[in-house]
Amino acid sequence: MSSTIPTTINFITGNKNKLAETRAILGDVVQLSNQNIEILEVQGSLEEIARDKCQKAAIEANGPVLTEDSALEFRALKGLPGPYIKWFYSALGNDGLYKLLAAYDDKAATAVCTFAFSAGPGVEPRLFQGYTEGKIVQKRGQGGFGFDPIFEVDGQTYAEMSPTYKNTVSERFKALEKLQNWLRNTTV
Ligand SMILES: O=P(O)(O)OP(=O)(O)OP(=O)(O)OC[C@H]1O[C@@H](n2cnc3c(O)ncnc32)[C@H](O)[C@@H]1O
Ligand SMILES: [Mg+2]
Repeated sequence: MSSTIPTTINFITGNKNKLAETRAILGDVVQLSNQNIEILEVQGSLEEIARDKCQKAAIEANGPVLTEDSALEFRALKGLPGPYIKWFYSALGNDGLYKLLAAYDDKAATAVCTFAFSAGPGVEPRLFQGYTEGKIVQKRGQGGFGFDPIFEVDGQTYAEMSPTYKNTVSERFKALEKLQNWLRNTTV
């Protein structure tokens, strides 16, 4: 059986931190090229958003593509901001995100990473998701990017962890483990 999986995968993202972290996690196993195609993201569940973005990216790139969507779900807010974390983060910053939970004792949050792969235009995307449980705290630490300073896992915020350690506990690592397993089991 022949496979449609290329050895180098075209990762469509405009987020340099996401790209660097994904490359660091995959190491030499899977090579990533990168294209930044601005895709208008729809509203909906994070799975719907991820599928739609990947389908549009495959059409734009006219070939196989990998896309990724990050979400941060606050339990007290019934899962919000969820896939809309980008907009909340850019409007409120980490201090504002922390303050959103001021009225609640429950500071639990789940970081969700959803990779989507489509073999080409019109080919249904396959999703690979990773989840990491944590809590929202006042910002601490100098490393990382985005919401890393306020997302604490086992006593350390992502921004306090070494990048290498973050890449063993993060939702991105867990999602990429699933992607790698699938690539490994897909006949070449
Ligand atoms: O081009 P794409 O891949 O869509 O890149 P993006 O930056 O628009 O990405 P998203 O739409 O998935 O938005 C995710 C938001 O969450 C942030 N984020 C993503 N991964 C993160 C991580 O590991 N730690 C902290 N913040 C993260 C990121 O900075 C964005 O503000
Ligand atoms: Mg985006």
